[in-house]
Amino acid sequence: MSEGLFLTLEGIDGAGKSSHLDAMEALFKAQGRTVVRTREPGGTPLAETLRGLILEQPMDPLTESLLVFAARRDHIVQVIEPALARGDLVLCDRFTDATFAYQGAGRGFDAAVLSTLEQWAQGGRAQGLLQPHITLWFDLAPETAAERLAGARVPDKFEAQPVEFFRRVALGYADRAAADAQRFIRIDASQARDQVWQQIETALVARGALNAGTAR
Ligand SMILES: Nc1ncnc2c1ncn2[C@@H]1O[C@H](COP(=O)(O)OP(=O)(O)O)[C@@H](O)[C@H]1O
Ligand SMILES: Cc1cn([C@H]2C[C@H](O)[C@@H](COP(=O)(O)OP(=O)(O)O)O2)c(=O)[nH]c1=O
Repeated sequence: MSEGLFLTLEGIDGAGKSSHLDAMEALFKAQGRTVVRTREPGGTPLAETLRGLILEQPMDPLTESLLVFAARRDHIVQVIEPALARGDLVLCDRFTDATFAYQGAGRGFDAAVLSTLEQWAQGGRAQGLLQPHITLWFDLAPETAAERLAGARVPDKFEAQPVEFFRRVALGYADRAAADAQRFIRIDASQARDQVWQQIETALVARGALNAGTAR
């Protein structure tokens, strides 16, 4: 059995993450991996219920952070840890970097409190804090993301925020990436879809997560 691999996708809304998830899942499966495709907030019935509240209800940033981490804790216990223990590949649309970027940098909430919540939700394991092995960071100018999203879908609470909010979120992601350069792979998401895909494939091969010589 191969080791479990925890892979996350991050970036501001409209950066283009979701556009590549199906192909990533298919490629990993074609290489013989069992893939658990999931997302945050969400991934369990309880966490999906909390997602609905987080994305639709106005609330203060501490309430929002507590709900995000409550959803995450349930997701970790019910889905992520069992999958990694089985040796599966967990392909997760967003994780804790999004909390530091959105609640921390975006909403200006105290990063030290977020770090404490992170310890509570992701700690308590013999192997230390649960963190993704690889994070693909889709880096895109907030103005470009807003143009791409305009008319594409009905905006939720976060997507309805002004571009200044996403400038702060983008800076939050850049800080997270700088602080953990080993884990983060920066994807230049301003490129055309096929080129973005090429970057993803090349990076995953370079990190040993994919075998070389595959095509979509
Ligand atoms: N490389 C790209 N170039 C132009 N438009 C893109 C690109 N990737 C995705 N899009 C479009 O941008 C919008 C947001 O993409 P999406 O994958 O939903 O982003 P995210 O999941 O990061 O919010 C969608 O309308 C999508 O079709
Ligand atoms: C995981 C997470 C997401 N979010 C936000 C970011 C996104 O705006 C939203 C949901 O993300 P996402 O699933 O990317 O939205 P969509 O399905 O519309 O593409 O939740 C936080 O604010 N904090 C978090 O910890």
